[in-house]
Amino acid sequence: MALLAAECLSRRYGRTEALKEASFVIGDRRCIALLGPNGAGKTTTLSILAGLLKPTSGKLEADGRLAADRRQWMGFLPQQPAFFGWMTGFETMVSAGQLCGLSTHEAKERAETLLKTVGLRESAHRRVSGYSGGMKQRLGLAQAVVHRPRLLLLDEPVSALDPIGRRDVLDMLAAWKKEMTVLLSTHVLHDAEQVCDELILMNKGRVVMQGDMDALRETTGRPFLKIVVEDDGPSIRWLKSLKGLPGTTIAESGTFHCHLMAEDMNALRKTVLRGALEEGVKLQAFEMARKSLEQWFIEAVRA
Ligand SMILES: Nc1ncnc2c1ncn2[C@@H]1O[C@H](COP(=O)(O)OP(=O)(O)OP(=O)(O)O)[C@@H](O)[C@H]1O
Repeated sequence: MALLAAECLSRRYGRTEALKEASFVIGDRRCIALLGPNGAGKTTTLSILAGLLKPTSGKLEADGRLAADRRQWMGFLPQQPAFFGWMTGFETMVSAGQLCGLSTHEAKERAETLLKTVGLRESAHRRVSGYSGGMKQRLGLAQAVVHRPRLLLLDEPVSALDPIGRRDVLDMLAAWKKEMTVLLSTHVLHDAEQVCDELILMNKGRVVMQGDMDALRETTGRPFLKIVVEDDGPSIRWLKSLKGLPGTTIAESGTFHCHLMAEDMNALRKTVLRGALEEGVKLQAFEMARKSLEQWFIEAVRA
């Protein structure tokens, strides 16, 4: 079931088209990565979903059973969360809870629990002006879930954190995604892979694809036979002749190399190797390989 569906969202800033007819669906209880390189349009998308920015055109449709005021069921952590520096972390949390409709008692309870969860218990009664960037990001994260939202929007939630902080936050998200939908933007594929079930890939303001992380891993992770030959006429001619092999797909090719795929990779390996030996081909490389998600990402955003 969809919590939220975006249909042909576009957004201009003067002459810049930050978002171009982006359509995607946010399912319930999913952890989704909004992935893309710098300037892809991730922050613009999240700001529109959070209701902080209006799209130039297009529409957003929320599940009809949810309150019309999105703030009641949505939590948002912006890229650079802003706080009142004179407040303590605890006071910040309590006032955020009260603003979201919690009673003072409940807001205090939530503040205590969440500050502990995000690793700020020791600093709870220190002024936020003395917090480091990483501590502010942790406080922002706690603040975004104070009212137990159905949808949590996070803009680069781990960018200011050290490796241990990154791990902590990714673990927290893994636990929270059982109770709510999490949509987090990142340009780090590795972080997305750690915790997300799904990804929306953006590039230059467009949604390039939306899909399941496991399905993507399976498609990109399909094995191929990598063959490289030396700069030798007969070997290069033999390499070209592989294009005609029945039941075989050429995934990539160049003068000296090609990547072959087939349903039965073992049979393909035997056939090609036999042929190479018979023809006296000067092989430089002959190996089974798999494309990593990282390679797929780089190719997708370069296209
Ligand atoms: N307030 C603004 N005024 C003018 N142009 C803007 C504004 N905000 C964003 N842009 C432009 O819109 C495009 C998309 O920006 P956006 O911040 O949404 O991308 P992003 O994917 O979040 O990037 P990053 O990973 O660097 O944070 C960029 O070309 C950016 O320069």
